[in-house]
Amino acid sequence: MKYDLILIRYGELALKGKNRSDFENRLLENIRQKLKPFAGVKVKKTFGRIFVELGGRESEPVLRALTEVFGIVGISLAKQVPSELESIRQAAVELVQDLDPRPRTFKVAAKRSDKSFPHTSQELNHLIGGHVLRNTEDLRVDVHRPELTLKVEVRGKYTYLYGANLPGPGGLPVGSSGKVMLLLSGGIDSPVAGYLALKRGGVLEAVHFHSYPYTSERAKEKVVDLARILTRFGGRIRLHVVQFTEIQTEIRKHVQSSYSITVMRRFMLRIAEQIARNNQALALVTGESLGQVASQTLESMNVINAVTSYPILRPLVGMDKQEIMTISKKIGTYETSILPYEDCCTVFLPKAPKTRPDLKVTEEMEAKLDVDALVQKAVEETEVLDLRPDEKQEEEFSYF
Ligand SMILES: Nc1ncnc2c1ncn2[C@@H]1O[C@H](COP(=O)(O)OP(=O)(O)OP(=O)(O)O)[C@@H](O)[C@H]1O
Repeated sequence: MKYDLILIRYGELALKGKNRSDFENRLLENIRQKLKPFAGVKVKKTFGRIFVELGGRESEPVLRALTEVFGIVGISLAKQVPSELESIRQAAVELVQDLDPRPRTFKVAAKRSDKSFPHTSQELNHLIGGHVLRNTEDLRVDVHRPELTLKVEVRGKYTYLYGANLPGPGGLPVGSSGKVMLLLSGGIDSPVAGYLALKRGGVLEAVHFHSYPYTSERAKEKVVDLARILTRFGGRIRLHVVQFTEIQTEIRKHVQSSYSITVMRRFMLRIAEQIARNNQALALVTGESLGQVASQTLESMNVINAVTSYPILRPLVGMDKQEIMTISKKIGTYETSILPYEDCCTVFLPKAPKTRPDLKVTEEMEAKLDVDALVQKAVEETEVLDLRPDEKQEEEFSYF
């Protein structure tokens, strides 16, 4: 069926005053950016609400795009008809009959902001409801717990009828929480961590450690693909690719193998912090959760974390693998994450990594390396890729 409008519902309930208008303006801007590929579609803020005017376009792809804009709590499809009883009634029947599955019970909730309209809200409920009942089979009125509440708003020249309600992705509009730097590997977890950071309003940049030629160009391409998928939710993402080969070679030469992962992670954090500072990102984000692998025991985290006082967000810390995989499938990163390209950590993985490394021992081992110079060089030689949403994707991929 043809809809004319989409009503966007949003709201972190606690938001008030200036925070609220910042939230709304940011959301409005993000929706506009997201819907840019859809020529003719207009996004407007009126009556304290956000509307998308479809301008004759199919609603389906626009809806799909909106389910990727954080800050949207719900999406309602609407029809706009002249404020005249017969048109309103006809639109009501169409809206109800177009729902899949068809509701078995319904009620009409009419409101008129325009008192010059010749029927009161109560009268309208009956006039519209009765008409829908007469023209639809297997439908009853239930005023207490209806499956469908058909909202009708008479606003001057036009009347709006709201049919299907869909859930939005929730969260905060991207950009409302400042910038964060994601440590992005080619695995399942870190893209999900990035998605969750975006969901809380963070602007995302990402850093990836690459060990060419030990890891292939295709391993790097895989990470570029993952970051590009995240642009669906976050808009533009800058990906910093760090050449990690020299550092790993040094570690292999000088550090006892059971400590190599610990030392390698400490280098990653030092470099990521530096890149974050250089790019005004205020926190690091990783895909770590608790206790999965040797480097993710609390003892390891302590020793690894000791190199930085920068905030490190770990959005997955309380999740198990199954929950993480469910999100990764939902957001479309899973299929790419499981492609079998080697990661720099796995290439250099020792047979028996320490699960409880000692800080003093770690520092003694690192003393054999010129840590500052290695970090400096890696930061300077970092390659930056500027990734933007691929407009073609809009038509091809469904987040549901
Ligand atoms: N090559 C890399 N480049 C950037 N960050 C990395 C890299 N390898 C690991 N990380 C970061 O360290 C975190 C922990 O990595 P680790 O390999 O221990 O765990 P994981 O559970 O396999 O994570 P993932 O599934 O994200 O690879 C990752 O989630 C990621 O944030």
